[in-house]
Amino acid sequence: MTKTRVVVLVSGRGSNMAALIDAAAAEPDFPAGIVAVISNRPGAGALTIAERAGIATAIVDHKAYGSRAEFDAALDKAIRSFEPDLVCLAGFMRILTDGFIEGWAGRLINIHPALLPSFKGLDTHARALAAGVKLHGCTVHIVTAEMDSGPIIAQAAVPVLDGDDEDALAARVLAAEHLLYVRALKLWAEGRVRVTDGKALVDAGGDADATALVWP
Ligand SMILES: Nc1nc2c(c(=O)[nH]1)N[C@@H](CN(C=O)c1ccc(C(=O)N[C@@H](CCC(=O)O)C(=O)O)cc1)CN2
Ligand SMILES: NCC(=O)N[C@@H]1O[C@H](COP(=O)([O-])[O-])[C@@H](O)[C@H]1O
Repeated sequence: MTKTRVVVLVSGRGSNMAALIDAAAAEPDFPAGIVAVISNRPGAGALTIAERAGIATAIVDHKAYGSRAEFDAALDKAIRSFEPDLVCLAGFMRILTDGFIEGWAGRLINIHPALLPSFKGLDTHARALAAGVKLHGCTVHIVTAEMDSGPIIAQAAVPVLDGDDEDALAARVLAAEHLLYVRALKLWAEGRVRVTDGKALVDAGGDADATALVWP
């Protein structure tokens, strides 16, 4: 079986990246392999995790470039050097240019810590608490030029509990993210995700909770 070659883009601690690395390493039949991790921040903890797992790493420091377009061009070149089939954003905190995204149309996915289309952008947990929602969660979606608006592959709902602060809610959502991203990557790598008319059609293959994982 030819595995889907995946490059993961990171900016920080890398727990979602680690979940993907661990799943690919733990399951011999997992349909994807992480071939490289690239960070826009030199000190990202994710780089240490990837190196310890024996995975190639690279740094493309956004501060070293005069414009977003120049950074994106350097990032694109670094990604293509690893010849991936798919690029996974995992806590990657840079807005990507339209030109970059056009070059990876349908092959660039992201995990967002909210139930899109609610709470696009940053600080999602604080905003969810401020809004008084009782259900929060996370989404894996295809990345498009419009921020956090691409076709949704999978979502996990997470309850907001009485007394939750931002850290407690973020931790509960993060645990669901780790499960959801592995499921979504498996669905994509197995060819079960098809984008039509701006929507992702997902064949869950009888695994009813594959795309609608509700956190107990
Ligand atoms: N064109 C797109 N680029 C990115 C998308 C997307 O959907 N379309 N998803 C984001 C991920 N993301 C939320 O999920 C996100 C990341 C970063 C930002 C942001 O405002 N970044 C700032 C810098 C922040 C920092 O360095 O700490 C910026 O780029 O100026 C918003 C949303 C990834 N990119
Ligand atoms: N808008 C993008 C965004 O906020 N992404 C979020 O950053 C965190 C990274 O954690 P990690 O580095 O431990 O995976 C994750 O919660 C991810 O959903």
